Amino acid sequence: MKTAVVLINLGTPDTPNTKGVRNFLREFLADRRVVEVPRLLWLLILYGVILPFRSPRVARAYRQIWFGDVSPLRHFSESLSRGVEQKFAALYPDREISVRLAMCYGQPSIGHTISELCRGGVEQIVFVPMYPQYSATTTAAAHDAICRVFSTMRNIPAWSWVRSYHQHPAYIAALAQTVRDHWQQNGRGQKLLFSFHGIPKRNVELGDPYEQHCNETTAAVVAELGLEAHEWQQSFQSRLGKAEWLQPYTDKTVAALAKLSEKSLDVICPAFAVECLETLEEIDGEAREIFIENGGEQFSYIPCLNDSEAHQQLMVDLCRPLIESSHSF
Ligand SMILES: C=CC1=C(C)c2cc3[nH]c(cc4nc(cc5[nH]c(cc1n2)c(C)c5CCC(=O)O)C(CCC(=O)O)=C4C)c(C)c3C=C
Ligand SMILES: [Fe+2]
Ligand SMILES: [Fe+2]
Repeated sequence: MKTAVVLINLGTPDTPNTKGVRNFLREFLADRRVVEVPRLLWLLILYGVILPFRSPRVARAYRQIWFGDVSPLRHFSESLSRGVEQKFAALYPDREISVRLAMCYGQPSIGHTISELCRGGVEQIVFVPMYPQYSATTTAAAHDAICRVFSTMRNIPAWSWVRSYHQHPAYIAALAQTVRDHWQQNGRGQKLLFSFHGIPKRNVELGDPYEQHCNETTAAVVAELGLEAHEWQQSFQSRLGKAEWLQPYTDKTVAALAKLSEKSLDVICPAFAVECLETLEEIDGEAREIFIENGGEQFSYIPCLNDSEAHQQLMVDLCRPLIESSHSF
C-alpha cells in the first residue's frame, strides 16, 4: 500500500515584512478554533486593530530571528520531515513511504498536500499534528482542516492521525535528554522553568484538556530527571488580549524568580516542536531581558527538539503502529 506521513505544523509568514505577517495573521486569527470571541466583534478587532497595528511590530520581531530565506519554524519543520523520510526508507526498504510537511495556515496547505498525494496514488495517510499537548485551538483546528478537504473528495484514502503525544515515552525521554545535554554543555541553572504556549482559561473551563496535558508532560519530565519540587516551575507564555489565560504567566514568573534572588534560570518550551517566534524572540529574547533587568544573572534557553535524531525517531515511533495496523479489505 502506497503510504504517506504528513507532519502538520501551525504555519508561519512567507516573508518577514508587514505584508507577509498580515497575510499569516489574517488566516490564522480568523479561525474560529483559535479565537472564540463573537464573530462580528472579533472581525472588527482583527481588521480594525490587530492586523494594522500588530503586523508591523511582529514583522520586526520576525526579522530578528529569520533564518536566511525562511522562518525558523519552516526551516526546522522541513529539515525534520526530510530526516523522518530517510528513517522510514531505512525501516521499510520494500515500501514507499513519503513524508510531507503541511501547514494549518499558509503554504503548503493541508488541502494542497492531500490533493498532491492522492493524485500520486497514495492510499494511506497518517497525519501528525506537531502539537504534543492536545488543544482545540491547534489540534482540533488541524483535524478540521483535514476533514474539510476529505469532505470535498469522492475517493478518500485510508487515514489516521496522532491526536497527542504529551506523555509518549520517546517524547519525554527526548525532552529529558535535551535538558541533560544542555546542562552538560552550559552548566546547570538553579531552576528549570517549563514554559508552555498559553490558551484562554475559559477554553479549559469549557473542556479543553490542554492544561492537563501540559501538567502531565511537566510531571513526566520532572520524574525522568529526578527533580525536587524547588528545582522546577511551570508557566504559560504568549498571551494575547485582555482575557485571563492559563496562569502563571511566563513573563511574570521570570521577573518574580529574578527578584527572589534566583541568579540562574534554564527555560524549556515543551509545547513547541521546533523553534519559532515564540521561543527565539519571546523566550530567548524578551524573557531573558526581563530576567536580567530584575536582577537575574544567567538565563539559559534550552532549544526545542527541532530536527534532532531523537525527534525524527519520535515521529517514526508515533506513526509506526498506525502504518502497520491499517488494512484494506
Ligand atoms: C489568539 C490566540 C492564540 C491561541 C489560542 C494560540 C495557541 C497556540 N499557538 C501555538 C503555537 C504557536 N503560536 C505561534 C504564534 C502565534 N500565536 C498567536 C495566537 C494564539 N496562539 C499569534 C497571534 C501568533 C503570531 C505571533 C504574534 O503575533 O505574536 C507560533 C509561531 C509561528 C512562527 O512562525 O514562528 C507557534 C508555533 C500553540 C502550541 C498553541 C496552543 C496550544
Ligand atoms: Fe500561538
Ligand atoms: Fe508571542
